[in-house]
Amino acid sequence: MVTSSAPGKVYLFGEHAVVYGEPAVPCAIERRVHVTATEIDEGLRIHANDLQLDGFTVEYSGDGESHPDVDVAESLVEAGMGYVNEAVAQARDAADAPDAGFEISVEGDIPLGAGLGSSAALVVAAIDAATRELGVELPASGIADRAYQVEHEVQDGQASRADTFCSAMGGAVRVEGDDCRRLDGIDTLPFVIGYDGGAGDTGALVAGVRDLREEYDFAADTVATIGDIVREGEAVLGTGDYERLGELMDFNHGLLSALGVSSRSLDSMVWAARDADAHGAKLTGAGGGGCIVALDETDDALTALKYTPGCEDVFRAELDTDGVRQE
Ligand SMILES: Nc1ncnc2c1ncn2[C@@H]1O[C@H](COP(=O)(O)OP(=O)(O)O)[C@@H](O)[C@H]1O
Ligand SMILES: C[C@@](O)(CCOP(=O)(O)O)CC(=O)O
Ligand SMILES: [Mg+2]
Repeated sequence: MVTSSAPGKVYLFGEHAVVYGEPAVPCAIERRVHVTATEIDEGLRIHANDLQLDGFTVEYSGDGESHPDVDVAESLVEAGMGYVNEAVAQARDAADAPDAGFEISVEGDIPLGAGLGSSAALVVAAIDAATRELGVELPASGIADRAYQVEHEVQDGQASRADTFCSAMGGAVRVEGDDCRRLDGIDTLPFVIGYDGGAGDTGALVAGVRDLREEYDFAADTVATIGDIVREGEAVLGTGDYERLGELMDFNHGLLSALGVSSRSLDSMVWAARDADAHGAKLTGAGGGGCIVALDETDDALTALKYTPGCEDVFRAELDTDGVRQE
């Protein structure tokens, strides 16, 4: 039996634009998903306590069919376990063990679908645990690549390398197409996260931006302008100029809102943080609901968000310089 964990992430800049080859800077945070993998004779049995369903267990028989032992919507089973199923397939491939059976259990403290990269952390940790259980130790970069293939598959091609590379490597990273690298010299960033208790459907939200880009040239220009913000922002990173970083985060949020991926609750939390003198605030991840990220060394934004209607939880999230690891 092996347990591995991987961090969630926030986007300092660049979500959605990164899907179209613009750069992005995701940053790993100290919230993790833990996955335990135990080899069994055959098939795949998954225990996922975080899908807000007590005793939620799914058994995949060899034919890839799912047989949940609780009565849940097939779509939830498929969506929720598609990531684990494909991650296990990657592990079987990496270990050249096509018939290996697994019992997988998942525990996490990352809200699901909230823009904090729970899917990427789940996939990265699952690949690491399952491959180690089969006696194979992949480098973090190899796990990142396989995890990207999983997200790309499960999200119908609507995924970039950003989330999975960041979760595998830890720290602040820069992703532009297939060019993925860790940004050294950045040890801390004062993130405050507001969570509205909601979730966005990453695949659908990404598809919505894709449709807009195809419909309007100015939407494509908007995506390209996000790329300009990222290039400006990466020059500031590491200088400690949080005022300028925050200004660019605000600008990035405005463009994401123009692309239709913000929401009333995300905007309300963003403005509450800004009105409390945060350096900047923006939605993080696919949007549609979930989390915002603010830059604030004080507790003013954190306090303001606590009293913002629609904000269900608020917490400080330190940069996590560790990526995927065996526990
Ligand atoms: N702890 C978990 N247990 C089971 N499934 C999970 C877990 N964390 C994430 N998932 C899967 O990932 C999906 C959320 O991924 P996504 O929509 O990309 O949002 P995000 O990556 O922002 O959290 C969930 O709907 C579920 O299918
Ligand atoms: C919208 C996108 O840029 C980030 C998705 O982030 P999350 O899965 O909502 O945490 C898609 C991607 O890059 O895979
Ligand atoms: Mg995701």
